[in-house]
Amino acid sequence: MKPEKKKRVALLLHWAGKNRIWLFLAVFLSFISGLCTMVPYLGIYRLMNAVFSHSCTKELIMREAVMIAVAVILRFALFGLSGVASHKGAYGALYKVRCMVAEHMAKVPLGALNERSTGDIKTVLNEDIEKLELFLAHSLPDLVCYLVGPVVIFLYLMSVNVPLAFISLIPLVAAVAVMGIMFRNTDELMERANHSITSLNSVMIEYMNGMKLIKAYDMGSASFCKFSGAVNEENAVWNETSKRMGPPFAAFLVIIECGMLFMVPFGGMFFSKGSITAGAFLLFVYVGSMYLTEIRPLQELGTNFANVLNAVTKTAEILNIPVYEGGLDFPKEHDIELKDVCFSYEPESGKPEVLSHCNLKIKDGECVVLVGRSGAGKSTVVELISRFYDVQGGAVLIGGKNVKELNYEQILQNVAVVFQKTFLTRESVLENIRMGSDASLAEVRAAAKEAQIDDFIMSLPDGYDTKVGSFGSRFSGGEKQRIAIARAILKNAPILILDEATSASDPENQMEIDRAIRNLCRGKTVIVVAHRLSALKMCDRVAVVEDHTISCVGTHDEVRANNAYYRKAWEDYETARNITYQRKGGDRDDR
Ligand SMILES: Nc1ncnc2c1ncn2[C@@H]1O[C@H](COP(=O)(O)OP(=O)(O)OP(=O)(O)O)[C@@H](O)[C@H]1O
Repeated sequence: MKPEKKKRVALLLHWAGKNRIWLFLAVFLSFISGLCTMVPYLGIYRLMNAVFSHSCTKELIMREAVMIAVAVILRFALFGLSGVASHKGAYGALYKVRCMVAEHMAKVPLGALNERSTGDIKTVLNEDIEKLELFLAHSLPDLVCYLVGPVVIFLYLMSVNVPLAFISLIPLVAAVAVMGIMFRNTDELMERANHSITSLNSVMIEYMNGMKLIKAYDMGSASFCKFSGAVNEENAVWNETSKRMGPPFAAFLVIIECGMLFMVPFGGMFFSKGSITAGAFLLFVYVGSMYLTEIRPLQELGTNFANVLNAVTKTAEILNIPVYEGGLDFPKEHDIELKDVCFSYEPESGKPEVLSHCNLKIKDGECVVLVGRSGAGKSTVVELISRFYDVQGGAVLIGGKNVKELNYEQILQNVAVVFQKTFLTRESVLENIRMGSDASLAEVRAAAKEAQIDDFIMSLPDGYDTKVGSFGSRFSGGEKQRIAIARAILKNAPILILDEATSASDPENQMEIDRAIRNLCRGKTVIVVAHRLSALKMCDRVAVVEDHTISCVGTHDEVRANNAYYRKAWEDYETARNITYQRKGGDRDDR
């Protein structure tokens, strides 16, 4: 549920923290600047009064002229200073919110982040947080400045003639009514507009990331359809926004300028009756019909405000994702147990569980390979061990302790995962292996040597300082995988998960990767997700994931004897390994 508007503003100011001082200073300066707005009007009124009462002197003209000039200069100077203070506060707040979101995302379980599209998170981090600046740096001081002047002038007009002062408010009442119509139900429209931007971002990221595939399968037009669909949707939403908001927007501008329509007849009536002096009549005609135009910029603020509230909601949604905090120290023993585990990615959906009453025990220092059909749930098992997700039934134990009770950061420190796909950042190879740790170059090189990648890195133009470039496109799959293995060696976590870590290997670097993995696994509790049976050569035991559970565990021979799926898979694998090719009319070619 969305927090109320007031609460969202309070939340934003709370996020700003100490930067609030700058924001309050900006509001104060803006307030004084707003007060200065009325000085020229009053100066002109005093001059007019003096003219009508035949008491206008050169000194009076000079004095009022100087006061008006000082007020105008002061107004702009204070408004400028207010802008400086508000920007300082706003950018400080923006920095703080971005850090808060980034820190929070680091603590959030990976599963919760996976549920959101990359485009969604990018929109929040980039665009939504940027909108907060709009409110803090501009809307807040502007609001004060544009409101204070008219309020003070209204009070002054009241001191001259109460009924006429109220009559001067007629355009404001009408314009506010129009504003009300304009912003009625705009929350929903703004949400749609933001949603269309998010989906455009997601499609754009997918389009750019999948460019290779799109070209390889000549999917250009099909993919472009998706992209242009998202563009069209965004266009449609903004067209609707313009249609709905355009006419009341124009009406607001016209109505707020209409003060003269009321001030001339009513002022004239009061003057002819002798209720006000000629000077007061001119004051109402001139000042009374103009002062409300000062609030014109507020209407634009209204639109920005709706956007900002939406941005606060979306940022708060990310900050409200529960994080795992506190907990027991990571145990010294590194045996793992899945005890009657039940798990579904979408527990409310009513779909069958991915894992149901699943049991497995892995001894400290043992290497177990998970095998099973595609989609059986092998990766899910390791995701639960590394607490990317929480189980709904049963428990995952490490060293006899439920992972839910352990300190999450320590789990991340003590469990290393080498994924199927290796992600390399744009930084240097050195930083890619270090991954934020303070390891020395010598330590990084020792890890790279064990990962069989040191020679390759040293052959690069800048050695370990070579920049990886965008998305690691400069490196082959096998090279990237060995860099990932070097990372894991350097991390030296006691529990190691290899999610098809040999998938990118080709015959040339297969041996090197095997050697790297053997070095990596030494003395650790290892779980290997084997999507191919070639990964089996390194394991102590095999566990078969099928029918939403672990159906069979044992040595290769035991499982082969007892499990039909494994027996068949192994026979197929051996047959494939022994395949021979017959050249047309020629000799056999054994591979
Ligand atoms: N984030 C997710 N949200 C919803 N369902 C998911 C998610 N990840 C996996 N699944 C589903 O859970 C089931 C098990 O997936 P999992 O990736 O664990 O299988 P796997 O045995 O590792 O498959 P493969 O060998 O093909 O990688 C599949 O049906 C998959 O579609």
